Amino acid sequence: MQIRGLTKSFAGEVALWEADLDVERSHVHGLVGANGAGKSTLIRCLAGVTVADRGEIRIDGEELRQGSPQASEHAGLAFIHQELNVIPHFSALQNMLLGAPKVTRFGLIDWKRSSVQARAAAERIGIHFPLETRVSELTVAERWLVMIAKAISRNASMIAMDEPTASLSGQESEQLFSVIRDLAANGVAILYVSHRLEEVLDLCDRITVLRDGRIVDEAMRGHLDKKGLVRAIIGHDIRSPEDREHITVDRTGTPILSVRDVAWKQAVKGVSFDVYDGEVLALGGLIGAGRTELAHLIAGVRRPDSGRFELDGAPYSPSDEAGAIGAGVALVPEERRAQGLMLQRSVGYNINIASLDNLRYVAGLPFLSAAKGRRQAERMVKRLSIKTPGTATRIASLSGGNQQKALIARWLNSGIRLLILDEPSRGVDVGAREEIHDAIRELARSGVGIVVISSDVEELAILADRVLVMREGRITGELTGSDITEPNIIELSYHDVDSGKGETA
Ligand SMILES: Nc1ncnc2c1ncn2[C@@H]1O[C@H](COP(=O)(O)OP(=O)(O)OP(=O)(O)O)[C@@H](O)[C@H]1O
Repeated sequence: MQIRGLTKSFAGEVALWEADLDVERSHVHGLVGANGAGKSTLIRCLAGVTVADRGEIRIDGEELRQGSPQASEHAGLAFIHQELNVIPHFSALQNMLLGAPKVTRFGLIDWKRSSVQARAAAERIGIHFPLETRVSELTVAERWLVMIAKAISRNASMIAMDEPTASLSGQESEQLFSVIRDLAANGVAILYVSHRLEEVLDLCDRITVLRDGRIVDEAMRGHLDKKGLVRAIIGHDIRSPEDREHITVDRTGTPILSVRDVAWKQAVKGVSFDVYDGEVLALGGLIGAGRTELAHLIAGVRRPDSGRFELDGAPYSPSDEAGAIGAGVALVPEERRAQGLMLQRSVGYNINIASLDNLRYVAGLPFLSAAKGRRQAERMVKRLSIKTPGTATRIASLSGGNQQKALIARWLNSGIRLLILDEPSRGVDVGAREEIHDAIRELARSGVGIVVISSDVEELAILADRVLVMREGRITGELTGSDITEPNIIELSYHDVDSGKGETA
């Protein structure tokens, strides 16, 4: 595939500028860049959902008709997005057949032939579960395999993947990589978009770096290391886990939050811990260990079956999320688009909605102060380098990572007591990740209780003062300071609480 001079602006703002790119068969081609650099815009042009202002795309020498998803699919391009486009209550097979090309001479879908092709594709990439399984019963990793099989059942010559490992464990990621390598070895071109730079360096044969809509670097495997890649993406270096300072937290007073013997269904099995003033407490472990469920219980999304909470030494039992927020406990969820953002509203509105500081009282009645709100939102946009034309811009038009930053900004000035962040840096670039970490740490040092859930061990090592590792609904161990290392976390993630022994992964 050849891309030449691809250019796209939105309301005068350049999203992609004169992009030239060759994506070759049998190659895994990494596409990286900061939030808002133009990666999705490029992919959307290829997918036919955005029409470029100018430039051309050629597939095997033939020019692609832009603006038509059908033309893109017909040309052999397939796209798998992070928010997997699946219908959960349909089976894997039904999902694979959705939108199947019409192949009979009457213009109808040839179900039989499509099913045979789908099953062959599933076998080819080593799917071992029955294709009759409902997608809602599959893990995220298995859903990715279904979507990949769907693409190859339609003879895709190029598959673009957007952050495939964002919700996968290390082991699942490795399995996916071996499928990707195998596809490339069989002549498929893979366009791989990710903010996880280690895996990009490990997996990709060639890497293209976008910055502010322009291609600023392109390198073959082995010609770029992580430091060089970070510099190409954000223009400067970032701190490594070794550079961080460990502080001593006083854990003798009344904790901000106490969790005692909390249980919910099979997901959380009698968990107890405390969160102290000044510390960043993290929950580590494998996906499915019960961390998100625990966060939901603390934040009032669900009610525990048993156990209790205390906030600043007083009983705390929120009946719902609003009750939790009222008591000063907020959650930045994992699924931010679905659960956190008001996509129709502006950046400023989304940032300010939780801030009581913006209320002015006139004759005893509360009013939102527009000017104060705007100034505060502008401060936050600057502090977290949120890429947006202004605070009045609709948040839906921001790139995914910038939406995430706005959601975090919402709580930074809100005067809350405890903030829970579920995978705070998923989908954000390396530079933004550092800015978010600084903001979280500052919040903790200012006396707000912080609980962070992260599956990214490096993130835990950089950010957390204390890590509680969970497995199958229980806490299997606690790590502090320089003991927060990848091997220690992995060991505890596989630790069997009942037998007191670690299991081999
Ligand atoms: N529909 C739209 N309307 C207005 N601006 C848009 C639209 N889509 C994208 N943009 C802007 O184009 C720029 C590039 O965005 P894009 O989504 O391509 O970035 P990205 O590299 O995919 O970022 P991320 O890593 O955060 O997903 C951003 O400044 C974004 O705000």
